Amino acid sequence: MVSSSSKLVLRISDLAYQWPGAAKPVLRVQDLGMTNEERVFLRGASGSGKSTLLAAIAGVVDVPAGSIAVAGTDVGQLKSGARDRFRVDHVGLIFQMFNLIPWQSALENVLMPCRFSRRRRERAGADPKLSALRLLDELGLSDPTLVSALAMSLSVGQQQRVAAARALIGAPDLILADEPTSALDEDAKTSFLDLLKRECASVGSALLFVSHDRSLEEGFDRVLDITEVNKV
Ligand SMILES: Nc1ncnc2c1ncn2[C@@H]1O[C@H](COP(=O)(O)OP(=O)(O)OP(=O)(O)O)[C@@H](O)[C@H]1O
Repeated sequence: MVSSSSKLVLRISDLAYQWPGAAKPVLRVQDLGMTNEERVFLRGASGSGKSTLLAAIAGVVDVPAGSIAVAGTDVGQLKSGARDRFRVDHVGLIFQMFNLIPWQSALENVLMPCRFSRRRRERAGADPKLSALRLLDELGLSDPTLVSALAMSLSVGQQQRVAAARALIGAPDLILADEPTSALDEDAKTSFLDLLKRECASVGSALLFVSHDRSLEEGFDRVLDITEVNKV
């Protein structure tokens, strides 16, 4: 139900996707919507298409059939340069491959969206660096040595948290998170998830969080099994 203060951030209609060379489609999603007020947990078996769905929403793969509207824009209609700009303006990604820039520091990586997107910079507060440091601190990375360390010198769990801070900075409309807690210990997992949900709620970013780990479902506004939405 869309309340008067909520806005539709994601609307997928009649999406079909088949990997090049595959014998059959991996995704058939007739209708999926999310508002800015929703933190959604998407679960499903390995190989069921969860990561492919996130890649399609992020515009990382080309979707020939159907439409994926993010913040009212059909990402499939954008040419590649415009799609990249749109993504950095409106979407925060925490993917399995974190895509951090290895030779830049943790802090520089977090600030990256603000360098490429005026919208993210303007939404990151008067001093984006302070916002970046606050996010890193809340994610347990307050040690100045870690903040200034090159991304490639960080542990996988630390890199996951840097990727989360980078996704959150500048309040994008939609955050896509693909198994973002896989390298974290139990305590770090809980505080990471709490922060992610709290930050998204406070700035009004929708969160689509993908995981097999059903112990993480609690506290999400909606839990979806991929088989409810993917009718291949
Ligand atoms: N780059 C790719 N090229 C070709 N096929 C792919 C590619 N990525 C995924 N697939 C195929 O698409 C199907 C769905 O994979 P996907 O990674 O989306 O599943 P998943 O639900 O995210 O799995 P997991 O939970 O194991 O990460 C699989 O059969 C996989 O082999």
